[in-house]
Amino acid sequence: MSELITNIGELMTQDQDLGTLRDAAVVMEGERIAWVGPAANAPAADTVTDAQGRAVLPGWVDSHTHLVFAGDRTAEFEARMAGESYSAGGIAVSVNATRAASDYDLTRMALGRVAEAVSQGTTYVETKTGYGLDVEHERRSARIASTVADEVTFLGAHLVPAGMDAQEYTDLVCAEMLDAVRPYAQWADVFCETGAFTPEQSRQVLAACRAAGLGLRVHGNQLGPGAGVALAVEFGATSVDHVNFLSDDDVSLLARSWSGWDAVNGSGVRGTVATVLPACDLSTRQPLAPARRLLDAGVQLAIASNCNPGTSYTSSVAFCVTTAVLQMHLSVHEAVRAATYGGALALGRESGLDQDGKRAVGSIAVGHRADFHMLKAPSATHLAYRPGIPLTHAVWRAGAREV
Ligand SMILES: N=CN[C@@H](CCC(=O)O)C(=O)O
Ligand SMILES: [Zn+2]
Repeated sequence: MSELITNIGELMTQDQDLGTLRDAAVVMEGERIAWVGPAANAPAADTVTDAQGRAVLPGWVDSHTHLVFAGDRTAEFEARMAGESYSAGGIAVSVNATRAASDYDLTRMALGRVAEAVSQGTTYVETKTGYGLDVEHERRSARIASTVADEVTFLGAHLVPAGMDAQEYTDLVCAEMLDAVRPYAQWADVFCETGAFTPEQSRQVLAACRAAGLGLRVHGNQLGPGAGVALAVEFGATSVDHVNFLSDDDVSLLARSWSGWDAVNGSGVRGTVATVLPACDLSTRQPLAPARRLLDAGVQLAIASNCNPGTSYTSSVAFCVTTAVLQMHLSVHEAVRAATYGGALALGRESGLDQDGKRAVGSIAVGHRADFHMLKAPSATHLAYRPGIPLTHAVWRAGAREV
């Protein structure tokens, strides 16, 4: 079955060659994009959707979420709005509730959060463990995550659970817990921060997870200056996330990690993506991550929701894009790019061979996965021009109409 979407007012492909097209059309065949070009030249297809001049973008690629959790942290949020500062300690509240929840409830709630994200234009989702924090519950979180999300990250190193010695727990993460989650996860992450894991413990986690064949990510420089970025670059992590407190050295380390990358062709030696999390920055009242400075330095950028019960209880990537434009001084094109192509780059999924069964996501080009986000608006600019307005009109995920 093929489907043609025609009469697209603005098609922001985020593909280097195709750029942004007016009066455009796309054709999908099954889960694959089969044709992209001017509407006037579009081939026939089995079904036709008339976009009536609306804008179409790649679906959002949300490369940083924590969707497998139970419990409520409204009280912590209220306290923060009354002036208390965020500390990682609230994670323990979610751990207790998550351990107490049934498999059925955890799965149902995580699926509900994915559905909420898809209804707002997200078509590819990473999610993390990290509210289990013992071998049994981390395994369970990873298993459930693998049934609801496209990519799974092991975040056993999220917080040292109460009553455990930090080194003893780190050793557990690096051995038995890692073995338990390994069948379900593609990635490993560590929260390298005062109050979470020290640089030495983080190094131990990254080394063990790399040896186990997992790709690496780091939560770094969120609550203050620290070693997270330097460690991420040293270990060749695919992404370092948060990056609120960066020294000049951190920025140049990240920029240098991309010196072998051809940004025009999207090829070469990849560096470490800086993933900024605007909704989290607002909810924790942290200084906004310096996205403009990072882009200007030549760092590849991703924007993600960081949907989680503590610091960012939203799955709205559109909200993050709006904030990135209005508050972080990105152009609409840069912000949309960071939330589509950038998210794909942060998951190593920005390119893919037509024949390998794993299609590229995050940009619109022939052979890529047919993930489209049609707006109730004639251009992507409306995402920032009309903040807070739900602008999702239709969503196709791997060629299937979801909204
Ligand atoms: N920084 C660490 N982890 C989460 C927050 C976890 C929580 O407070 O529940 C984050 O990405 O912000
Ligand atoms: Zn996070």
